[in-house]
Parts: sequence; structure tokens; C-alpha cells
Amino acid sequence: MRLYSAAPGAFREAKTNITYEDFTIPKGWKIFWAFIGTNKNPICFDEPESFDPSRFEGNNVHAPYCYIPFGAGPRSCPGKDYTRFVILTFIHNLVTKFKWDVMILDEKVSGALVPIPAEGVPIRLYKL
Ligand code: HEM
Repeated sequence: MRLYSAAPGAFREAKTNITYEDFTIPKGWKIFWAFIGTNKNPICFDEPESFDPSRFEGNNVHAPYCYIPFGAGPRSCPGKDYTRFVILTFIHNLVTKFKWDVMILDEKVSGALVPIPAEGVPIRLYKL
């Protein structure tokens, strides 16, 4: 979800004129808030390109709004808790009940706005 966000970002509307560095976003303009801007920013995450689940463990907290795959604020994703539960249950069963091999180790990720594995991530499952 950090390296390859399922959603690329979210839209917002500027409530006031916003000046950032040499740019001004006029009040009323639509803004696309790209999650990758913080997900892969070394200010937010050390070695941002590396897959390291332990960065989310224990007291390792990231700054607010650095990791927001489900958006943030009052219009954030209402399916967030359900999705986390489904993914956790799926991963738990996958790693505790099966041995599995990824069949294409260098599979490409295609897609434009949403990352899509080019071959659908085929895996070989062996029931434990
Ligand atoms: C991996 C799964 C999912 C991801 C990454 C995801 C991501 C997002 C994101 C980024 C937004 C925009 C939030 C914002 O503007 O701040 C959103 C909105 C929304 N999501 Fe999800 N979502 C997921 C699954 C689901 C599921 C399972 C449901 C429903 C059962 C759902 C229902 C919605 C709805 C209704 C909105 C619009 C909320 C609003 O505009 O007030 N999403 N989602």
C-alpha cells in the first residue's frame, strides 16, 4: 500500500489561495493530492524504495499525513477498516496455511493511475 498504492490519490478543492514556493493555487481550483508524493519521500520514510514492513511496527510512527492510502479527513475511505480486516485475514491464511511461490519474479507493473500487475501475479500454492 505504500510502495504501490491501490489508489493514486484524491481530489480536493482549494478553500483559499494557496502559495507554495513560486506557485499559487487560486481559491476554487481542484487539487489532486498524490499519495506517492509522501509514500516515496525520504523525508517521510527512510530508504523509501525498500520493502520493510518493520517500519510500521511498534513505536515506529510516521508523521501525520505521510501514509494515507485510504485518504484522510472527513471524506476518507469508509471501507478502510473492512479492507484492512479482509487483507489481514487473507494474508494470515496465506502465510499460515500454505507454502507459496511467486511464479514470475520479475513481473512488470502496468497500468496508469492504478498499478496493475501485468500477468495478474500467478502463484503456486502448496497446502501445509
Ligand atoms: C484497498 C482498498 C481500498 C482503497 C485503497 C481505497 C481508497 C480510497 C481512497 C483513497 C478514497 C478517497 C479518500 C479521500 O478523498 O480522502 C476512498 C473513498 C471511498 N471509498 Fe475506498 N478504498 C478501498 C476500499 C473500499 C471499500 C471496500 C469500500 C466499500 C465497501 C470503499 C468505499 C469508499 C467510498 C464510498 C469512498 C468515498 C467517500 C467519500 O467521498 O465520502 N472503499 N477510498
